[in-house]
Amino acid sequence: MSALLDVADLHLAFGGVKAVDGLSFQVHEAEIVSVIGPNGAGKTSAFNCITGFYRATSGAITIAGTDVTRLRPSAVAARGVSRTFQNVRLFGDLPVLDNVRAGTHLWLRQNVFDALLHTPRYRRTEQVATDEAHRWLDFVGLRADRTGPARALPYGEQRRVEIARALARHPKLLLLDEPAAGLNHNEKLELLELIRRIRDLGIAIVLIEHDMGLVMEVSQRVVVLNFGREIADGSPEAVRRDPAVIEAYLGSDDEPAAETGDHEPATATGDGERPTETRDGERVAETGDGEPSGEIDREAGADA
Ligand SMILES: Nc1ncnc2c1ncn2[C@@H]1O[C@H](COP(=O)(O)OP(=O)(O)OP(=O)(O)O)[C@@H](O)[C@H]1O
Repeated sequence: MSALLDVADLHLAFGGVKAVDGLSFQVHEAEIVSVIGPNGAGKTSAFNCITGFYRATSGAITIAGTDVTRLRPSAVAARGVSRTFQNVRLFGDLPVLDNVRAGTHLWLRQNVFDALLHTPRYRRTEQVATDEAHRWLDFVGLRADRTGPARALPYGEQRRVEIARALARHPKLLLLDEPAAGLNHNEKLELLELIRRIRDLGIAIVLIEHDMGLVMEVSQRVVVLNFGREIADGSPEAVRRDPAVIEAYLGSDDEPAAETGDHEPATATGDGERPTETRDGERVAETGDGEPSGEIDREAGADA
């Protein structure tokens, strides 16, 4: 089966920093693949190259056989790639519903004259956009009010809205950048189930995630990065036992992870963690010590 996403020998440098250093991996239709690695390993940089936010230094990115390496984000999106961000990016002052309606504009063609004259065609497409937005908000299980401003929603609900907006674009491939960051235990379990339901729609998912419980439970394959390089690509079980992966997370005797600055070990499931500011000003979950546990603690139950 030919790949939906083909990343081939991707390189991205910021001056002397090799953020992505020869990354190659493939994702097939309706597959769930996680990209993991210590902080600063190059995961978000790779996402930014795939979605056209960054221009790769070299290498090729193909979506369903089309080379998108040099395309702008809007052109990549038009080829069926949707994403969410590490720090939720909604239009905070706009109503929740309008945030998701915005996702439909990629495929719902509207003519400026129809909009100005409020023609029947314009009213029809507006209704389609509204119906679609409700459909995806139902799908992600949004419980909160849809008419109020997005910024008024609790953090976990904002994350759902962002996923609903990405789905409203009708993607073939959905990239989720740390979707569990800042979620409590129950929200993480709901996210796990949501990711599977999205896959069941035939959509392929690539997930950047520090929560190893979630990664190990939901992924069919796991790609591991360290210092921009791919050090493993395999089943969750194989990756968890891979000595190179264990070393990347825990550090060797010579170079303990605790002493490697940016490259902190990723955390196992930490309930109730909420985003904090990082060096980039991005909101990410706080990381704690500990090797990938590979289990979501279903017994822990209670929200923090
Ligand atoms: N815009 C930028 N300008 C300069 N350096 C950058 C930029 N974006 C990322 N980097 C550097 O590239 C490397 C990879 O960063 P990236 O954010 O892709 O890692 P990551 O694996 O997503 O990390 P995290 O898990 O902390 O989000 C880091 O050394 C980072 O400091």
